[in-house]
This record gives sequence, structure tokens and C-alpha cells, in this order.
Amino acid sequence: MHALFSTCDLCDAHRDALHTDALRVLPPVFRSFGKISRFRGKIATVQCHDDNALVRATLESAGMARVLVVDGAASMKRALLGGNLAALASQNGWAGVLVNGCVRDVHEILQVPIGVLALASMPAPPEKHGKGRVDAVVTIQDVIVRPGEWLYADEDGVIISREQLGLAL
Ligand SMILES: O=C([O-])CC(=O)C(=O)O
Repeated sequence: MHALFSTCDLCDAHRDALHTDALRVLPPVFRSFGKISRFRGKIATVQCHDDNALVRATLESAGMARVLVVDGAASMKRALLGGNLAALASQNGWAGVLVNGCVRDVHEILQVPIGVLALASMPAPPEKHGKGRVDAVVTIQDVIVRPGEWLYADEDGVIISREQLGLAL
């Protein structure tokens, strides 16, 4: 799951794909909050706004080394993931969670062996009404992200790929 790769090397090796929809780079606005900063996996998505019930429901299922992309519409009003959900995700075999929004319990998340990327931290908890959509095509920072695509993240940034990328470069 944590095989060595580098997003820079992947971009170099697939340079032409960067001009197409096959390979997209997210804007450099995400901060790493998890214990693991290099992670990759097949993408599942949740779209929600200041309400994380669907995030919990998804992370309660077997992760199978996938990455959950949470489109929280970049809201700065509520956190969508905290220490409990990060621990749950790790226990259930998720490789990582990218939140287009905020997280909370920063000190706790840092102890959890999982990748967590988010825009910022925010102490206010989310609503839990279950509003939102699971497995929708989402737009993260103007970049389209589809369930079933692949996410690669490390200290240099985040890549979204239509296909799984060979890591032996
Ligand atoms: O309220 C929530 O679901 C978010 C949270 O604090 C946690 O995951 O620990």
C-alpha cells in the first residue's frame, strides 16, 4: 500500500498525459494532517456540505486500500473528519482521505497511520443529517475527480489518474 513512488517522477514519466484528461494535478492547497504523507489508492467519493454522516457511513465500510475523496465544497464552517473517523478509516483499511474542506482533532489525526489531506483545521463539528451524495463525480478545486480513478499523494502534491500508474519507473 505504501510502495515508494514520487508524484514528481510520475508526472515526468507521464508528461504527455498531463496535457489530457488522463492525468490531473490538484492545486497545491492541501495540507497533510495524517501520520502518512505518501499514499495512493483507488478513489471513492462523498459529496457533502458541513455534514459528515455519509463520510462516516463510507468509512465504516471496508476500505480495501482505497482513498476517500470528500468534496466538502471547500467550506471553512465545519470540519468533516476528526480523530475518531481517521482512526475508523485506518482500522477499516482505507489508505487515505482527502477533504476539500476542514478537519479537526489535529493532534489525534497525526497519530493515526493513514494519509489525511485537507485545506485547514476547524474546531466546529459537522452536522449529521446525512445530506449529500456517495460515489458522485466531484470537482475538487476546479479539477474533476471520478470514483474508480486513482489518487497519488506525497509531500510534493496530489495527482489524479484515470488509470492505475505503474510505480516502477
Ligand atoms: O464529529 C465528527 O464526526 C468528526 C469528529 O470529530 C471525529 O471524527 O472525531
